[in-house]
Amino acid sequence: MATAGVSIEFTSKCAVKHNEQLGRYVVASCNIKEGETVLLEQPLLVLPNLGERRCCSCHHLTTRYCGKCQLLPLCEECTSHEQLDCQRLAKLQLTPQQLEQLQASPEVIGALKFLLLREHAETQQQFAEVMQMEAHLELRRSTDIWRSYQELVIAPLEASGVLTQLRNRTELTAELLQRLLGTADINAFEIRAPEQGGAMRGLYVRGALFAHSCLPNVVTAIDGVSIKVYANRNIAADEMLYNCYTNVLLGTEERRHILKTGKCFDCQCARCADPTELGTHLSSFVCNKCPKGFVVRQPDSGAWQCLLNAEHTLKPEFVASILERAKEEIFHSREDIYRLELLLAKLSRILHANHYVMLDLKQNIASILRQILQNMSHRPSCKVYERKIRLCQEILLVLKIITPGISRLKAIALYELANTQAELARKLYAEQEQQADDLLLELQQTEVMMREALRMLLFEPISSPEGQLARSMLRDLKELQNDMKLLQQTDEELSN
Ligand SMILES: C[S@@+](CC[C@H](N)C(=O)[O-])C[C@H]1O[C@@H](n2cnc3c(N)ncnc32)[C@H](O)[C@@H]1O
Repeated sequence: MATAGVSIEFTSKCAVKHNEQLGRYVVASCNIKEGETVLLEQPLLVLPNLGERRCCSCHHLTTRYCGKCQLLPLCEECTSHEQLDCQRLAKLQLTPQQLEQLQASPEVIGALKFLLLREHAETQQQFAEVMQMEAHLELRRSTDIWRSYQELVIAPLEASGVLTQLRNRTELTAELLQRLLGTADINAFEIRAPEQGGAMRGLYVRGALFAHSCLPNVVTAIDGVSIKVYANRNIAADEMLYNCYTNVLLGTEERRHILKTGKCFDCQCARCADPTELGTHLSSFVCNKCPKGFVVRQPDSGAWQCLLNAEHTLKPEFVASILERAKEEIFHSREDIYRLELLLAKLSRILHANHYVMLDLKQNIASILRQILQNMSHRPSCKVYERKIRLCQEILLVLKIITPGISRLKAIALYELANTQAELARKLYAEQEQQADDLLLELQQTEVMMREALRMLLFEPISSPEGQLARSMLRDLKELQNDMKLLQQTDEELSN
């Protein structure tokens, strides 16, 4: 159980307000500059994903439990976890069978962590803050998730006798447990687990207060388990601060579905309200009747209609089945660049070139091309470089619209583009297909792009993967600048 510290940035730059529609939300209390930090915060709780056992000290996956309390996981490497929690749990009078039963139900770990906040005088205030958080109890009642929590979490806790012993036996109802579990679902952030590719959740009292928009003006970065929230553009005093709760690279229907089922609200942002998604056509289908028409989903009626002729429609079931099949095919082709290219060509007759499924395909292809280009023993031809450059440009065009301002995704795509362009220019020069002047010009252009990519990643915590990428970008940038210096010197020597 960590003590939740709130940074001076939050108290000096943000104000918490409340309205009927949003509940509590955050506004800027002064002008905030692009890149400025508005919050640094430690998690109130780090929660394992349902069914996982993570060491309560280092968060690594483990199968072992603390030898003293026997109810919370503790790995071989760690010797202790939060003392107050350990002592409290150790005092419970549970039979060996009850303990065994609880250890066999890792789903209860998150709920136990919440309940322990209620146990100690030292953490009463933190528990009170949890109780202020939105849980959408009524909207979640009788849903599948409600039933599965009842079965996987509440029933084993009830059967074990833990609930009747905690908090001096004051009533601890299934309703309260549903509320705490709902609070985690509505408010917690997915954070990286220590092992590659793993995930867990962090609950941040202030971090959770920012409202959502698919066009956010703040970005979150997680460093270990601490969160940093910073502005991705200049923000004026009194403007509302919006974070994005979902993946910006999904189409409107998919984003809204995730927000509705996971966070219980309908997003009203400008991107969601625009059937063309700000002209990007991230969800548009090709009209098979109009040569240049695109079929989009009307937000109000839900009808799929061609922008040029509203009589040309698609059935929602057809749209859903095409997308489902396309995603399946991408999954089965994901390591095979030829199959992916064929799929891209096939789908381009049905989906807009910027459709989010097409972008996913393009990203997959670009990442295989990156591996090919990194392995010089493949002796890749110019066509390989050119293909990757084209794909990066196409992806960037969309990102510029949906992630204006500082953006991690844009920084990575820009870096990929710059690096590939520089590599191609160097190759052409080495093969005497290009003059030194042309190479210099190309390198100057890529330097501008690399600087911009680096500028956007400099706000990321150094130890995060994005921070590490920024360091390798810096090395590439220096190499590029050295090459440019050498070229300029040679040029000057030749002209003297
Ligand atoms: C992480 S919480 C944000 C803090 C919350 N408003 C509170 O009072 O504790 C997420 C919840 O805030 C509300 N919310 C956030 N962004 C919203 C938006 N753009 N439109 C409507 N409701 C929103 C929804 O109720 C959502 O489930």
